[in-house]
Amino acid sequence: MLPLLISEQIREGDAYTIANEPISSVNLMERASRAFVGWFVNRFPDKNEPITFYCGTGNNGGDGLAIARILCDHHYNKLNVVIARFSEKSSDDFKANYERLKQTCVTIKELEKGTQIPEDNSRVIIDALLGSGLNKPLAGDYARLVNFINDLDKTVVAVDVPTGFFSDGEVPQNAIAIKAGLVITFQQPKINFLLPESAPYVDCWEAVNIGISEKFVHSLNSPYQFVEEKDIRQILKPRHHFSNKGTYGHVLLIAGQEKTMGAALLSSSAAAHAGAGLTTACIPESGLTALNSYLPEVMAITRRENTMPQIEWDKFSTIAVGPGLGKDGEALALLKTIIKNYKKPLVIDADALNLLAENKELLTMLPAGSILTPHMKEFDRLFGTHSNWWQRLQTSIVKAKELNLCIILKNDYTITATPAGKAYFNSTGNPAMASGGMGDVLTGIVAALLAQKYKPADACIMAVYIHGKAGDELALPNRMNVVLPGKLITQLPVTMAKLKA
Ligand SMILES: NC(=O)C1=CN([C@@H]2O[C@H](COP(=O)(O)OP(=O)(O)OC[C@H]3O[C@@H](n4cnc5c(N)ncnc54)[C@H](OP(=O)(O)O)[C@@H]3O)[C@@H](O)[C@H]2O)[C@@H](O)CC1
Ligand SMILES: Nc1ncnc2c1ncn2[C@@H]1O[C@H](COP(=O)(O)OP(=O)(O)O)[C@@H](O)[C@H]1O
Ligand SMILES: [K+]
Repeated sequence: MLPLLISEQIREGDAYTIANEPISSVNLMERASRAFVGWFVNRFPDKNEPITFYCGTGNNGGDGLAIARILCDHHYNKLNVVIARFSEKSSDDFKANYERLKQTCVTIKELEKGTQIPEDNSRVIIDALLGSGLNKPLAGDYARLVNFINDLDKTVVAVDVPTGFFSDGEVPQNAIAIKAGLVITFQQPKINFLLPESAPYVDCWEAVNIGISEKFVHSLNSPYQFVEEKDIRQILKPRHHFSNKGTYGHVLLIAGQEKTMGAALLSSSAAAHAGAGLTTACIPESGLTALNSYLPEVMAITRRENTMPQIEWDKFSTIAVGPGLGKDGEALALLKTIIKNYKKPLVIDADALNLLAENKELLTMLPAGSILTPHMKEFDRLFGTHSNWWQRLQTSIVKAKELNLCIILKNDYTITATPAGKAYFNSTGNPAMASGGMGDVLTGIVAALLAQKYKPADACIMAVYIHGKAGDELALPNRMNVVLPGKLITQLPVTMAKLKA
């Protein structure tokens, strides 16, 4: 896991590395700038392309000056640097890099407070005005310059953070900040890059390692973690010789109504494809033919109007409830019966979440370690409206702890909040997956992994990763616009095998 730090901790990490590696602060800046250039030259190989650097006078500006010098060493020959002298102060490492840059043939212009911004005919802009030192919204000269740069409508590459964009905490609505096509960020993605408020400012980002002390970073025990492929490879268990269907658990999916049988079919199919030894679907009687023809592997318990289905609770390793279930009185009675009779962790999705939202007392009665899988709207119905995602992130951590549940808050970079007070950001998935029924598939995968005896938090983190990875394997190489849930399901065994290879 890659721990994600807030800007104050990032500063501490820089300071610790400088003191204990040890490395001088100007050399750490040099290392960061070289890491930036390593990425930049691959993306922008044309050395004749005019590039303008806008540099502040703090350390982010110091990076900009160092990057300009290093690119000059690489024979980029149309480099212009504009220094925004909006503050009386300048950092020592800025000053050192300013002196070094003056020794090169890079053109340097100074932009004083209140003066006219010079015309810019470059093709690419490097934003090195402000970075993680941002401590208030932009105003005055900074706001004017940032608006000017955004209006140029050029390709902007931001150093570390787009100027004016807060790395963590609540992002003010309509904040004035650089709209970057690419952010090359140091050491870790900033937490707000992973939340939807970043969309106007961060088109894509790349994190480059600058050698901040891993020991120190881990010692901070950050609640925010970024899940990487190596983490999943470590948790995923192989299927052993001499194992049988009993080894991999029995999932029961309680889902579907006559007109939403698809949700039941998709979640059951996903459970079977994600490796549950046995899968049973509890569906309305009218859906039996559909189930038998679409999924001969899956067994059925049928539901009749005004009759509670007979369920042998002990038979099932896990139960998932909700996809397409509806919210009528019968669905509520069924949910209450499940909560009363089943003592192992439940997976609760879709309509079952909405029923919980309308009957909040049930939330506190769920078996410990149960898993909720809300999208944003379901989340707000459960826990109250939120005006931004930073708040939603905090609530997910608080509620997961308080209720002793895992909460999968679905999104791009889906967040899993756990009772241990952690929030895990997923790193797979893509917009081709924004298609009805995709959440039902996730529910089936989570249930299958719980049935295979993964701990609830691990089952969530893995399911979300595998779900997104299967979507990536289908959509990305073929540049597919949409991946249908049924297609994604058949990719699951392939994805899981690759992760085990
Ligand atoms: N530390 C290291 O070793 C390394 C650091 N690195 C680089 O340093 C960057 C962080 O640098 P930084 O701390 O100097 O802050 P930076 O973002 O340049 O801002 C400068 C000053 O601007 C001010 N300011 C803030 N908000 C403002 C506003 N709205 N309007 C106007 N002014 C505002 C504020 O000053 P204050 O207001 O507190 O006096 C702030 O201190 C980081 O992103 C990375 O690029 C890398 O090289 C790796 C090694
Ligand atoms: N842009 C995206 N990037 C990554 N994952 C996405 C994206 N859009 C949707 N998904 C994933 O697809 C699923 C959609 O779930 P949900 O909204 O519950 O769908 P449904 O109710 O139709 O089944 C979630 O797991 C979500 O993370
Ligand atoms: K910047």
